[in-house]
Amino acid sequence: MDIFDRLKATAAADWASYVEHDFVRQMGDGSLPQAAFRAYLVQDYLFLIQFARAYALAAYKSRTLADMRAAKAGLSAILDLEMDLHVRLCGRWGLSPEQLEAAPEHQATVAYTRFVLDCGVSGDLLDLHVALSPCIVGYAEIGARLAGELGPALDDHPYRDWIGEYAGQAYQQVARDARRHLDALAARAMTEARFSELAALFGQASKLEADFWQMGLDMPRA
Ligand SMILES: Cc1ncc(C[n+]2csc(CCO)c2C)c(N)n1
Repeated sequence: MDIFDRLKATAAADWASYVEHDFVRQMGDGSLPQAAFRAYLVQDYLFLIQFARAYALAAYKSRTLADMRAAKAGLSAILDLEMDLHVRLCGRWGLSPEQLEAAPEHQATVAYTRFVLDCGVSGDLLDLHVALSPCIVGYAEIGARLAGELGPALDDHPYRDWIGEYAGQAYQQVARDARRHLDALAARAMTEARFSELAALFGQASKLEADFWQMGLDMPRA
């Protein structure tokens, strides 16, 4: 059992509220309203910008070159890869770069991203990576589960690009690497006395992910 599995088991209810959220279920069965998906995509663009800052903060909080390189890889993945992918996906959903730039951040986006940043500012690198981990590993778990449930039906599915991206080998590897790095950090920096604090951070981040999905469901009706 790695540290990620321990955190997940300790915050099981919060984790389930995130990875089994209605938004995810509706995305899987194709019943998710397109307006909800679009609202989510816009906020996810704003989310990724803040996430890039969190990786920059991880570089600042690093004491070893290996940790700094891991932070740099996370930042590069967003700036050189993830953002382009996201803007292209948004384009296929009729959202222009100008629309993305002009959108105001929703409270749920502010709450989640600033929570993660504060974990890093007020804590150490382990706190920051624990707060980041639900989002990196959770999307890999959700993508793989939905792709597995759909099988060949994925080819003809309204949300195939999103599911295919997170179920794909490249993202699954990103999540495995993040997990391994977290485990190495914990082996170096964690005491058992600290575990319950970290599990609380992990649970809070998972709840904020669930709120992010809920925002997607609620926004088009707001
Ligand atoms: C709300 C929300 N949570 C998690 C992710 C997944 N994710 C977080 S950072 C990143 C780039 C990986 O290097 C990816 C794919 C997301 N996009 N939006």
